[in-house]
Amino acid sequence: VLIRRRGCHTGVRRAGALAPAALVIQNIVDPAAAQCMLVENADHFSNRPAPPFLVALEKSNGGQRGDGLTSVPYGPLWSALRRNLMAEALHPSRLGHIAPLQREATQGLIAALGKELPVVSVREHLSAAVFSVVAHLCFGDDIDEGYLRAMRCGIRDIQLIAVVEAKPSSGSMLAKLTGWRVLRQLLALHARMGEIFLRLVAARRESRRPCDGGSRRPYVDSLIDLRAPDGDGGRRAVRDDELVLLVLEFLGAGAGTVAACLEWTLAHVVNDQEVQEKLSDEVQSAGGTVVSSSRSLIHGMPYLNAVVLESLRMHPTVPFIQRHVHSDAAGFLGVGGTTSDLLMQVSVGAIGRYTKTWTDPDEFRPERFLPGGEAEDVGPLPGPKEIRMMPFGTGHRFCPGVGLAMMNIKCFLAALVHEFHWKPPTVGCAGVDVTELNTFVKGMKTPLSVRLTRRTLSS
Ligand code: HEM
Repeated sequence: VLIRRRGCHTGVRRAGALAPAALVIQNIVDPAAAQCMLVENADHFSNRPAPPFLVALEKSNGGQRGDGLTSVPYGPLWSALRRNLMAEALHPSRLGHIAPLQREATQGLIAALGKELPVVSVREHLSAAVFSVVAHLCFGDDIDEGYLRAMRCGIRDIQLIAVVEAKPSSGSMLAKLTGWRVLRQLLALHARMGEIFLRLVAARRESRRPCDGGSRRPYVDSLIDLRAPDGDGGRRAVRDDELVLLVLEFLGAGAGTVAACLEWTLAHVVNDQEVQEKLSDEVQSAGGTVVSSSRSLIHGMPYLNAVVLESLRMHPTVPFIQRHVHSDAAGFLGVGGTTSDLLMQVSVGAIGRYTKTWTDPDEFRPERFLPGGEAEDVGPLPGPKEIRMMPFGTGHRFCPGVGLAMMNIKCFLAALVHEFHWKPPTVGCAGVDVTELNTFVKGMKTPLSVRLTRRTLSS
């Protein structure tokens, strides 16, 4: 298929209709094709398809559409919501002050792992620690432990069910019935989460302090104050249904992706003891206190950075990027017929392992990101001219959480490798299984189980 007006070859294939009047083009695996669409034609490729769950929510809301940042169409409301997120909760100057949150979460994580030595299943522990940081960024310092657990489990359940919901239906009666049940479960969970979020927001409204922990400003405070465009040239407050969706995606996108990336990275660190020792040496020479200074995480630890980038290249935890292209734009671009909307899906995973741009792409080799390596100039986001990897997407809708995500991954990873020696769970076992499973995020099929010993005792 050619995008004729722009002369770009997309290298995509048609996969048949997902829904009436929608032409599905899936699995774009060529980085040049992704660049052509998402960057060079970004204005046309900046909407995502609305998940069926949101459509059902709209119906149950009497036809009033509510959106989070991920689903809102590209336009003034998206712009206002995104600017608010990036200028407030995720602004680099504010992220510079999250060290106390990270330190507390890291200490809690190390203590929790320490209680289960020597063989530990790490997934739940990672998830709880990362969630705690993101939830405090969202709601401020005072969150009841019970609420934290309820939100984390509720969001995990929503993500598990959303995967079932997103699967194409065969159209049979049984499939329709299952789909309906899944949707009802999702709506019930969403309502339960909404209740908790709004209770916490109400508490915030009542006892607002200028900032928590110094210069942090909870995300919900910025949402309470935000005046978004109302579509008639005026401004309005963010409605409760929107607030719930925005909080849900902040917590969902901010925690699950990071915890999954940490699990992947630790798995490779277990399988490659040489990488682990280099990493541990770097952390050690930074004084082992990386958490207390986010600056050293960003600038002073090239090997840590390389390990995280290599992990994201191989296992981008958001495996696909989808775009819904309106039929008018499709006609303009010369893709498909003028009467069909398009659903395009870029395979982020395949781009990170594209054989024409990566040497031995299936090998975990952080050195490629170091000076002199084939990817020494590659970072978490693609530059404007070429895509080598895109774990955080690209174009107008690239991930606004990239800074926070990188910081959290590095902070936890450094602390964990500094504290423990990581080995496969059974003596003599060659390594852990790194088979992928595409769920809501791309996770490990076999949850990571490891044998841990404390470095201070073992060395
Ligand atoms: C390893 C961690 C993460 C990965 C791999 C990741 C990846 C992505 C990807 C691939 C997209 C879609 C980009 C596109 O369509 O071009 C995205 C969007 C988004 N992410 Fe992340 N993300 C991560 C962490 C975070 C964090 C920490 C937050 C915030 C707390 C966040 C919030 C969002 C939001 C709100 C969007 C939608 C942006 C928009 O539509 O304008 N993500 N992320």
